[in-house]
Amino acid sequence: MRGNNPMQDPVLTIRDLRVAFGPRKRAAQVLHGISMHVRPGEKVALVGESGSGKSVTARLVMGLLQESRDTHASGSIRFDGIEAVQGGAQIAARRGNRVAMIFQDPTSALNPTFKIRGIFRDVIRTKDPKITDAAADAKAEAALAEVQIPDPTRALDSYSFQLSGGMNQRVMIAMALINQPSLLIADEPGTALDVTVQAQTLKLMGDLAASRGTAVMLISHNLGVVREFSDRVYVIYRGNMVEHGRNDQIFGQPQHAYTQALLSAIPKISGGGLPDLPERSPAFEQPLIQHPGCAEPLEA
Ligand SMILES: Nc1ncnc2c1ncn2[C@@H]1O[C@H](COP(=O)(O)OP(=O)(O)OP(=O)(O)O)[C@@H](O)[C@H]1O
Repeated sequence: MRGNNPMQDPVLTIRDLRVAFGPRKRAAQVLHGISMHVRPGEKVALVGESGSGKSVTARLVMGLLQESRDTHASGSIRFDGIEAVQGGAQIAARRGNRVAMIFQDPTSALNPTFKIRGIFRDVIRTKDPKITDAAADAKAEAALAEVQIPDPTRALDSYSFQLSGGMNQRVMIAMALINQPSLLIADEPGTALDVTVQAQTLKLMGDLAASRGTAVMLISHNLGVVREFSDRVYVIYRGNMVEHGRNDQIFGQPQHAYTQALLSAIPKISGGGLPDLPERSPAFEQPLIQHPGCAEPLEA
């Protein structure tokens, strides 16, 4: 299922999100009023270079930063009809399993002191507290088979450090999707893996999410990855959303100087960084560009 129906209410709507970190008077502004939305079943990418504010956006959606006294957030994050810009853990609890997140380094995201079986049981019980061990294990095995783990029973009896990075990434995908979330946030998934394995796992994640109608918000600094994956793309630069549009628009007719610079860097597989960018370029400070064919307004 491709979630391109502009008539559907978004599952996630972010409006004018601002965040600063640090003691009040000396807080550093990291997000300067960003807006975006994700519709049911849609694959949306948030792309920008390191430090542009992608992970902060994702962590605010998950309610992971709001608890800190040094986080000052304003604007609106509506997920499944619940306002989440304030509230942190409380909000995360109310939302339960409807949003899941997978992280860049799967091996460190899985607790090394528990076998995969135990982690799966805990995750499944957040949605179904009364499920028996046997039923939870059967569910976990089926989920691991779906992500093409060759011997699911053996994987369940392993610790994360006994599995390869690629296997752990697939375990994470299976876990993230097992409770049927309406949104999966994937923060640079597989960046720690080699390029081929990363491409395969992303395709698997996209196909499984699509088959369940789960929307995906993919966070990446790599437009090459994003091109293969997403229906729509948001480009973030230093905490400002500078351009957004459908995949074909962003890759066919990028309007903003920063998007053009990111695109020109695609063939560079390693080495990092953009080519010869000025420290601050007037062209990069232009306001948001919204492609005409990309129907939905960013602001209320
Ligand atoms: N909890 C925090 N407290 C203070 N500053 C933070 C916090 N989290 C992130 N930042 C800062 O906010 C900025 C944006 O960070 P963020 O992790 O969102 O970048 P990113 O675009 O995801 O980059 P990367 O691709 O490297 O993960 C950075 O300057 C970072 O140092």
